Amino acid sequence: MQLPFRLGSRGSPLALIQARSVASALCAAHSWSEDAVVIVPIRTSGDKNRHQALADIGGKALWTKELDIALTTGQIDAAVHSMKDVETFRPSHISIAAMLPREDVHDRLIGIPSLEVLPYSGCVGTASPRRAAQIRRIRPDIEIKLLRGNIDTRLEKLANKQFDATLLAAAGLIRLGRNDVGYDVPLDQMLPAAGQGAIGIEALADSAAWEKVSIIDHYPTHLAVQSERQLLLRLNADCHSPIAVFAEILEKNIRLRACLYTENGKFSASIDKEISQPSDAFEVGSLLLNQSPPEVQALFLPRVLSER
Ligand SMILES: NCc1[nH]cc(CCC(=O)O)c1CC(=O)O
Repeated sequence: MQLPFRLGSRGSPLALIQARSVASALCAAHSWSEDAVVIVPIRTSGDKNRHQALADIGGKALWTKELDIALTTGQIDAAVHSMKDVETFRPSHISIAAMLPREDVHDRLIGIPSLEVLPYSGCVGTASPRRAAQIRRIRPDIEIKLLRGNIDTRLEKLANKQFDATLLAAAGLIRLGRNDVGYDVPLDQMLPAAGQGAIGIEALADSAAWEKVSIIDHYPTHLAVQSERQLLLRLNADCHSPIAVFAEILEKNIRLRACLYTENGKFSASIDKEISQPSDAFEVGSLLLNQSPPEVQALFLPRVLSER
């Protein structure tokens, strides 16, 4: 492998900050000099279609395809991702080599301090079916409008009163130095998306680069996010499905909480179980699906794979 070590990243401000923290962790762990790692920004399909709902752009791998190609063709040695944006099914030659310690997993409400004090029939901007469903479950009167874009765009639209509130992951705000923005929504009202708050680094399986990156792996984060992703796998779900899941590492076990919703949040199912290893989350997914009301099953079952 040639030096410097080439770290692929999306080019957004948040992605570049995340890539820099991976670069620092690599340099520290290997006692490399600062210029031993270069960040290679790569524009992904998701970056090219800023104004459409993610679910409407169609096609998977919105945030990963171009980085996967760069990895496969040897343009980069490793790729940095927000784990939340990494699809459930990955190409078999690409493997997660490490995750950084997880940041705060909460969603932040911006524009108003809590869901309870939103004005009657108010309007919340989000592009996330998971956030929309969880809001509508608590406040069925609220109208959801499509809102994508970076923090500044969203704050501007809030200031113009196009929305009463929007939601963003606390992790992104904190990393961008905007910890002052918004109010944490409690986990019992809004459970995060699989992988939220976790940064993952992928490399070609069995490569020298994979070995080099694996040194910085934060094992508890890796275990938790793997558990969350196993549950998604069972349901063949992704970040465009109204599904919330959060794994918490306890002393002996992993506490796994998950919720499925219909798009309008009217019907839902939830589960809270302790498991001993990430692969057990697959079975928890089955349990959750079995105990879901028919309206929820109707949404998830057509996607579920009949066999594994
Ligand atoms: N889908 C976009 C995305 N992917 C990761 C984050 C935030 C950082 C993280 O969760 O690690 C965000 C923005 C958001 O949801 O507010």
